[in-house]
Amino acid sequence: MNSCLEAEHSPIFVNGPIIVGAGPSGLSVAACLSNRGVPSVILERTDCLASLWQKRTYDRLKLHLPKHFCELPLMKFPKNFPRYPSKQQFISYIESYAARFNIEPVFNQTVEKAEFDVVSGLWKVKTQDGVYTSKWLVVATGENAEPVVPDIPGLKNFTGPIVHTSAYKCGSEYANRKVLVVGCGNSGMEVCLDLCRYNALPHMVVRNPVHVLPRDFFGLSSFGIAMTLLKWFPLKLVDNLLMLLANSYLGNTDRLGLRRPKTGPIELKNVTGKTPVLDVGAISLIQSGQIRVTQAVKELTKKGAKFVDGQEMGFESIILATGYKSNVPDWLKENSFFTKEGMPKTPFPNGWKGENGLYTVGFTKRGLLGTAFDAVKIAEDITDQWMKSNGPLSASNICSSCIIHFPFNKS
Ligand SMILES: Cc1cc2nc3c(=O)[nH]c(=O)nc-3n(C[C@H](O)[C@H](O)[C@H](O)COP(=O)(O)OP(=O)(O)OC[C@H]3O[C@@H](n4cnc5c(N)ncnc54)[C@H](O)[C@@H]3O)c2cc1C
Ligand SMILES: NC(=O)C1=CN([C@@H]2O[C@H](COP(=O)(O)OP(=O)(O)OC[C@H]3O[C@@H](n4cnc5c(N)ncnc54)[C@H](OP(=O)(O)O)[C@@H]3O)[C@@H](O)[C@H]2O)C=CC1
Ligand SMILES: O=C(O)C(=O)Cc1c[nH]c2ccccc12
Repeated sequence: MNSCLEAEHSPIFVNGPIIVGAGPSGLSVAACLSNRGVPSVILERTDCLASLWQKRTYDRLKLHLPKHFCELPLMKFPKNFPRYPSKQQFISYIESYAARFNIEPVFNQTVEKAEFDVVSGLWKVKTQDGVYTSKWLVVATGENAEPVVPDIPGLKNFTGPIVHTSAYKCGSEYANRKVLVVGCGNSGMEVCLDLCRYNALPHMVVRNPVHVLPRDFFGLSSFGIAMTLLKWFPLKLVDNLLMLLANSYLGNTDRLGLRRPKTGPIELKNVTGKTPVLDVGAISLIQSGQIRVTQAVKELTKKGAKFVDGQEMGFESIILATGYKSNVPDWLKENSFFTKEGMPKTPFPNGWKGENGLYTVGFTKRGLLGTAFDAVKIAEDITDQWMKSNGPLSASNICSSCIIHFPFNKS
């Protein structure tokens, strides 16, 4: 981490990119740059690395793709980690990763505004404590920066607790309670599964078609099978095969109220970003009636919900498993590269680079695999430019102690 401090409370010039966000994406870019001798500064709104994983996920979470698909660039997972590392194992990997590449983000810095100044040719990045400037800005705030809280009619009338999955840790406080879980993506399914482990009575709202694949087929991951088949066969064929395997393994999920979309699971993921559910046990609990599937909610009432099929049911708690959104439009003053939803307009694999030194990492809708792809490209690109302005010897000449000093680092 290197920067030249001009004066306290005047802008801090960063001799390398400013990276916003210390999640897996921001850390990957910093690591790839550090590996090439290029300094960077990460600004992170929370007080920890990978805050999504540390603060906003439930206890029983595991990676749902095999670990080799979730590796960050330049460092493998430890050999003794299981195929699907737990959340704690993933966090410890992230901490070792940052330590290995000497990455020390500036914590408790929420980026409130970032804009390109045409006159100086620099990005001005404002946090609550001051302004940082650099030729390069790397947006690494993630696709899951903020919870989506839908405007369900009557939401305010419901008198029981309502939490988003980002605030759900475990089902211990829900024992014997009737819980409405709104949403049936991976979060909704896994929270229902967790609720059952704590003897709660989850009812899961399914309003649209959804793909469910078993996470594993006879010891092989569905994702791994799909990736291997895609090397030889066209996408549609692979998708059809996956659905055939899924139906033979899980039975007909239509009968459980889980209709399949017409587009296949991998094509749908590629085109819309909608992740198929990778089942780790919820389907069998739906089959046994421990998780009930409901239709879409028409409106919430004081003590429960009315559904579009006319049914009405009482609930003691509601859990919103309604997904996440990007927060880029809230702070990045730029209107050509990002959509109004805060995603790059250019689709994968070309969405990592914008104009005037703007980069984005981790907005590919392809999980950590996408992050690794972006990070390598961004680091190569910035290194080429940085070398031109700093000279080929600069990388080996950097003396970190003479450049680092942040007046607003509260960590
Ligand atoms: C529950 C869950 C499970 C998942 N499991 C998998 C999986 O198994 N495999 C997989 O490949 N992907 C998975 N994903 C996808 C997930 O997006 C990646 O795992 C990964 O966390 C993305 O990293 P990121 O750095 O892009 O974003 P994040 O991890 O969200 O990190 C972004 C960072 O930016 C910070 N930030 C945001 N706004 C600001 C701001 N204005 N100023 C300063 N800092 C800011 C945040 O605090 C955060 O620390 C999962 C996602 C969720 C929600
Ligand atoms: N490693 C792991 O095991 C896990 C990974 N993840 C990942 O995290 C990311 C986010 O997943 P998740 O949190 O499940 O979010 P998703 O965006 O995948 O799913 C959101 C769900 O909420 C539903 N929904 C949204 N708004 C409403 C509404 N107004 N009324 C009813 N339903 C609504 C959606 O239904 P509709 O389709 O009808 O819009 C959908 O079923 C994904 O990439 C996922 O793969 C999540 C959990 C575990
Ligand atoms: O967990 C996620 O959000 C991911 O995006 C991981 C992922 C990338 N490509 C996929 C295809 C099918 C299922 C999960 C993923």
